[in-house]
Amino acid sequence: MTTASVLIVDDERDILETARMFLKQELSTVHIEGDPTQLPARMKTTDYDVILLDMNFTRGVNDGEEGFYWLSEILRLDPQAVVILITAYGEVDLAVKAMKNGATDFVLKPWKNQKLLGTILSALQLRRSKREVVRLKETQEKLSGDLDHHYHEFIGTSPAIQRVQELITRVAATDADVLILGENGTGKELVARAIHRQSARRDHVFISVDLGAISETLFESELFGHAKGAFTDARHDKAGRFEIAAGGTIFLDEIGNLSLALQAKLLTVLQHRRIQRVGSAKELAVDFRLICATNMPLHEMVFDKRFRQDLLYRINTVEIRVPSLRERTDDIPLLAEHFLARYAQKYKRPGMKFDKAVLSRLKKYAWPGNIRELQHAVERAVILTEGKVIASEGLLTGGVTRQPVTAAPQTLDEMEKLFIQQALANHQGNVSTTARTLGLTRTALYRRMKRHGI
Ligand SMILES: Nc1ncnc2c1ncn2[C@@H]1O[C@H](COP(=O)(O)OP(=O)(O)OP(=O)(O)O)[C@@H](O)[C@H]1O
Repeated sequence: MTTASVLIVDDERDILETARMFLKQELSTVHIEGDPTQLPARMKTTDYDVILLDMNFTRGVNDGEEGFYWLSEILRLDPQAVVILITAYGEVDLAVKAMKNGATDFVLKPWKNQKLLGTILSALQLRRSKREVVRLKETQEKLSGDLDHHYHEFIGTSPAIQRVQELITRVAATDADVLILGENGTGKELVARAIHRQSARRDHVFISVDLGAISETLFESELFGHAKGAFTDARHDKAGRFEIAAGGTIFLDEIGNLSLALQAKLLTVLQHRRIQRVGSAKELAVDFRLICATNMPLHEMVFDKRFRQDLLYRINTVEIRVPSLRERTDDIPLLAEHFLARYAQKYKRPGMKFDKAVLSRLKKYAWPGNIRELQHAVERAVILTEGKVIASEGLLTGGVTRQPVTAAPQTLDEMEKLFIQQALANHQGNVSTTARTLGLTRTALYRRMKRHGI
């Protein structure tokens, strides 16, 4: 017995009864209806998986117009409805036209029971797939909404950040490729997401790819996808990030970290806007908006031949430089208060505030890790401060350059912390470069920094 609800609408009583008798043995719910005007009321009370609909109801009329009318009504009430038309011999032209108008299939009267059941079961599959698509779409919207949530608030009133906001608005109205430059933690991803959110592609996906975290061997398969059997682990066909981003925006973060070999591969895709899954001969045209970001000096790298000039020109139709926090110290108090409100709520510490002296001290500090560093500092202070007032000491401790570690480390753990701090300081707080020098991925380094409270 298959769990499914089916409705048959026909004016011939005996046909309805025979069909019901047979289908009841196979399907959990079978309703019959002789009067099509009851359709809306029936659809209100029951969620039908499949509706079988006769084309003609008025005696002597067989132009199918009634069938077309009720087909459009059903689809208006439920755009995902799956409708099978019942047609008489000689009405195949009508049936074809009906399928063009949204019907899923048709059966000829008189039918063989097994044939009827077969048609209903395959229509049922279609209904399930349609439902699954809707469900997945909703899940995806919910997940990307959650992800995007943290990147919604764009705090800052300084002239430097206002210029960035103006550029975002202007560039979002176009489909131009954008290159975002700026130090670590300045808000490059925030800018990329804001462009997407304000663009015509806002209802499609935003796919963020950290190129620094993808190994050389997995690069092509991750970005372009692979066909089943393309390599040992390729057990299924898999779409790459470019394909998933179709219709939306793809954000390639840390583009300055790509090797020259991978730069060449990326360039080919960007030039033709076509991809080929690894192990497949087919080329696929993909429509995406490209936003790249890096904290590396790409123009200098072109000069040193570490970055391809043609790739730079391909990606930097518009360049946006996000200022460091040092260049917009006026925004520091605003940002600090913003993060304080967020974390006081998250950690259920209402009424927390900064000591009077704190904000001006924060403005004097260099913030090599920019907004992310400020954000972590405030989060740590909210967690660690005992009373309600956060003093400078509570905020400006455990930072990268601020705290010269004088005492010799006693344990391996302390040694690791010191080592990471020094490596970070040597690279002006640049996490990607530091990770590379230490032989770690960015994620692994972030994990260690978190563990050590750096
Ligand atoms: N203007 C802003 N207002 C509020 N929050 C911000 C702002 N800019 C950045 N942030 C926050 O700072 C954090 C770091 O931002 P983001 O990840 O966009 O930086 P990034 O430049 O892409 O960093 P990385 O170079 O490490 O990839 C995020 O949590 C982001 O929400």
